[in-house]
Amino acid sequence: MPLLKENHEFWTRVKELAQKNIKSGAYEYFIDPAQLLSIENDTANILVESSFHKDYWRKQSDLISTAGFEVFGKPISFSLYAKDELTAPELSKLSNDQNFKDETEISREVPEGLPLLTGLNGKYRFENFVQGPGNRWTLAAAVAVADKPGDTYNPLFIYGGAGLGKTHLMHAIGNEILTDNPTAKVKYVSSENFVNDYVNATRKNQMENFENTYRNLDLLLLDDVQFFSDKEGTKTEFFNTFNTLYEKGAQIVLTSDRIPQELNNLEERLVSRFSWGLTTDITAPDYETRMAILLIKSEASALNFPSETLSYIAGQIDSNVRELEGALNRVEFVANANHVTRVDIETASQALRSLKSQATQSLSNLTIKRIQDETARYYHLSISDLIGPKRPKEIAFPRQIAMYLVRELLGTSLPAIGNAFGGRDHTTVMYAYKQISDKMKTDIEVQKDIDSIKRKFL
Ligand SMILES: Nc1ncnc2c1ncn2[C@@H]1O[C@H](COP(=O)(O)OP(=O)(O)OP(=O)(O)O)[C@@H](O)[C@H]1O
Repeated sequence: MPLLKENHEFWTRVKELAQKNIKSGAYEYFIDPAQLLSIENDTANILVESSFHKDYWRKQSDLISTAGFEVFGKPISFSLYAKDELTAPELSKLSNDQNFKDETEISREVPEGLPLLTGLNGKYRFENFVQGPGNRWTLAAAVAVADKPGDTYNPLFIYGGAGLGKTHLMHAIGNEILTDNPTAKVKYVSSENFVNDYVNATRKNQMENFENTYRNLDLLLLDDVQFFSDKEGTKTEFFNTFNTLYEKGAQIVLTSDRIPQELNNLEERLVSRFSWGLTTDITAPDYETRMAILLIKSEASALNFPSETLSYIAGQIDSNVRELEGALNRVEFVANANHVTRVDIETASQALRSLKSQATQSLSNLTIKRIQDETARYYHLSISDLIGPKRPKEIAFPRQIAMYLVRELLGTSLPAIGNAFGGRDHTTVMYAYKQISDKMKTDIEVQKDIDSIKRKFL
């Protein structure tokens, strides 16, 4: 069996070749979502979204054979599996059998050989960002920055409400710059992780590494600066990092839920620097934009969504794109459960009605204990482990998930959550909540875990 590293190289090469040779829309739709399951007996086993995707992939034997020769030095054939042709157990078996997982996170080597994780999620691109009146200028600014980093608007400061695409645009800038210049040193980081990296570096006496990573970047993407710690050391470090990057012409992009002047956690001298470049906002999408977003997202589904159904969903959710996506997923879930392939308004309204009423009804019976029980069961832990003092990762992470769910679903205060989890301090809960909120934006596994646990309550 080939080494996993080689499989990864092979799959990356297939995608690179596809990106060069196939129009970006078709690439996003047919190629990008496919997964390499394994390579056995010189055959690549590839999982695609539907039988329709399979037809497209059949014509791509050149990609596979070229990448096969480049990486393994021999011809590689391929077998295709379509999700909509498999039963749920077959799909789950195939996915569990896989000896290789496609990674969405792009990792690059910096020239000196130090590993630099970009933190970027390859699925967020300009190509799949829908333009509308609420984001037009910000999108234009982001594209301009990606075109001439460090030159046009520096820093670029994007602000706006939850789930409106700020993080998406940040990743799109990073992905675009890396596509143009694969050796560019790019890093996406949430403000909290920047602070964590700094604190760890000081604790482990590794400030030189920290500075090498952050002060040599070509592009720093810093998300959610409203959550930046107000501790003196970290603020000074950020100030110095900002100045070093700015002076050497590196591009800085920041996001926040508010305008720079309202960032009380940061010093005036730093906030005033944010205004040196361009400050631009994103507002809620109008009906047409919501329709366009639903159209794009529903195209990736094996189901048929007539436009009146999409229009119905667009009319129900009007202020947050993340919720809009969630509503579409819910409708798809209910349609699948009812074995419906053409999703009519009736099915959509049933799904959304049940989403709303179930949410209110079952949430009114929901307790912290129930969330702890379900989370512990999901991760195969005992309740005493979940709320006890143990700190290994396989316990600490589910504990953070449970705290996040209590906060999200019940709105319980941070100190009360701390109490319910073995008398922990409210800052520990705050940290847990932030960690999981951040992961929810980019980590598909975490999104799936949360979704699966939440479903137990509905
Ligand atoms: N205009 C758009 N076109 C396509 N997808 C969009 C658009 N706006 C938002 N989305 C999608 O909505 C989801 C939420 O967006 P994102 O995480 O970028 O929001 P955000 O503004 O950073 O939210 P938060 O402030 O909560 O972090 C993502 O899946 C993103 O791809």
